[in-house]
Amino acid sequence: MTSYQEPIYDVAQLAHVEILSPKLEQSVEFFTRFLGMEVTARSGGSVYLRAYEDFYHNTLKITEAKEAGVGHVAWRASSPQALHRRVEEIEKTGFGLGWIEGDIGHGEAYQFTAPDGHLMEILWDVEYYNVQDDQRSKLLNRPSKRPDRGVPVRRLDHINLMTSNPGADTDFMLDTLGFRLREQIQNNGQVLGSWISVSNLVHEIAYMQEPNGVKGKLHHLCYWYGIPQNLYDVADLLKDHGVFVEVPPNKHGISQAFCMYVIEPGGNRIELFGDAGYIITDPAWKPIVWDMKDVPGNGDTWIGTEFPVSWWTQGTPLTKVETAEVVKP
Ligand SMILES: O=C/C=C/C=C(\O)C(=O)O
Ligand SMILES: [Fe+2]
Repeated sequence: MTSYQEPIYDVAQLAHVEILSPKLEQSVEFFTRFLGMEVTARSGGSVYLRAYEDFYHNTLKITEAKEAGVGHVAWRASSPQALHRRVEEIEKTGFGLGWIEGDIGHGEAYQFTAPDGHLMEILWDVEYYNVQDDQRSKLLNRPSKRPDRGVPVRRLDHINLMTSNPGADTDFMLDTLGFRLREQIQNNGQVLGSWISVSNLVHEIAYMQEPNGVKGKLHHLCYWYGIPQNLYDVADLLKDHGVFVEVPPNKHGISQAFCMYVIEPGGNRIELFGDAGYIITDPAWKPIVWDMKDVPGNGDTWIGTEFPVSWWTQGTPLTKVETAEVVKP
């Protein structure tokens, strides 16, 4: 049995994500007023936020920029030793950029790019949110009271990146960081989408084919409610306040999550999870592979309306390619 390839449990979770917005304050208002998130710091052109069941100082950083998109994705290692083991592996790939001191809410981090150019970092030292007494929840297993505004999301869930080469990014995350492949969309052997995780969720990160080969885009960032009814509540609220609901409440085939998608004022797609779908506990999980022909109406939407073409073709920054072939991957 010694030849068995053991899983690598060095990466523990998605720690935080930075998104870029050309309308910083309107984006901040979307997350605070409608999704009940809290601003925990402001510095330079960035605002740091958390959901009320996020234990860390922040899980979202929004930075002012000319165009919408993803700034960076941060992973927390499972120990200081694991952090250094992963840094060694990242350096062997040539994608390493080096150590930074840290940022508001976390200590030193090792930065790198994944093959398609998405900036990432891996860290250990995090700052736990220091809840003020008047904010403390009576429920001892969450840091702060449920907010009294909007329909408050509970925690960060996952990120979905658009890439010119989902296969290369998937291989990098599996081989270098120990992610496990959970579900995949293939078309004649070409990888069009991957759902990968380091936990028993179906994904902390997903990759999807950018139809025009544009690199480094964001598809969506997802926060979690865990309660399907909350999607109908927040859809009702957002629609009345002029936020575009791109995909109404809907059950995914892939991940079986109950979801919906909206476009926040800065232009980034935000997914909201009613529930996160099925849980994986099998250490030898065999990836589920979908053929592209079986996806529409099943993988993307098990129950609900068909996804609009925009969902398959547009991430942020928006593709300027006028002749963008509007093709489903
Ligand atoms: O076919 C597409 C399925 C997409 C699933 C997700 O984006 C998700 O689970 O977040
Ligand atoms: Fe998603």
